[in-house]
Amino acid sequence: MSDPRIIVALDFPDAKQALALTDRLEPGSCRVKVGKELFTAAGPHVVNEIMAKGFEVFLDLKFHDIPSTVSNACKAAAGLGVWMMNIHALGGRRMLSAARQAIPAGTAKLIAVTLLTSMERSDLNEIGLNGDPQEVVQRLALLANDCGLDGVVCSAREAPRLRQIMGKGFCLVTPGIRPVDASMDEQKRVTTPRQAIENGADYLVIGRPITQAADPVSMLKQLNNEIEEGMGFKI
Ligand SMILES: O=C(O)c1cc(=O)[nH]c(=O)n1[C@@H]1O[C@H](COP(=O)(O)O)[C@@H](O)[C@H]1O
Repeated sequence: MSDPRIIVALDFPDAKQALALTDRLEPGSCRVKVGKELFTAAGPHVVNEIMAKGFEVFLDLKFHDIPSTVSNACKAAAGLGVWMMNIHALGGRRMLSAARQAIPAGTAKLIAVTLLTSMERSDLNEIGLNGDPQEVVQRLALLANDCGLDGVVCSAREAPRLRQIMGKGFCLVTPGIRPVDASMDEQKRVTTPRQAIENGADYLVIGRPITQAADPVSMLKQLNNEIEEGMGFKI
């Protein structure tokens, strides 16, 4: 597979468990994500070890701070040689632009988290966000685009409209992916892998449905097949 669409979320409490899984996976069949749990426990070393196995890494630390802190954190992430990193769109225009300046386009992909896939309409009012998830995500995606970011993290439910507005070059990364019959866990804005691809998502972040499967390797294969079938219908 030249451009694997699945990013396996390595949400593990230590490097040993993360590396045990990457030992069983092929870099040609997926990319991997190192997030807050694994990075806090194991640090940059585990990122280097995973990259040394040939995997492209999405460093998911969702930076959200004052512009100088975020731009310096992004530089440090780029220094690790990761393929993709994210910051939080709610950090606003100045933070997003500072990050973009720190990470020139064409190096690591810099994307903005819009609204977490664990949130639904009823969560928005409480934190002072007006509109439904589609509107909020759209507003933040337009802001990210305006600041020159490479794309956003959103749910695949919002992807069709974003693809329509942003065109093909804007990268849509979608967590909240659940095969039919899988447990939702805390995810609220969810689609199946095939639906996500058909909706225009570029990359699908999938954690527990793969990492907690009895056989993660065959589950990944099954989900890749499902995505392959959906590619012909991708927006
Ligand atoms: O930025 C992310 O990757 C992210 C954004 C978001 O809105 N929702 C979301 O679930 N994620 C991440 O995607 C992964 C989803 O994992 P599962 O729910 O186990 O498939 C987790 O590592 C989350 O941290």
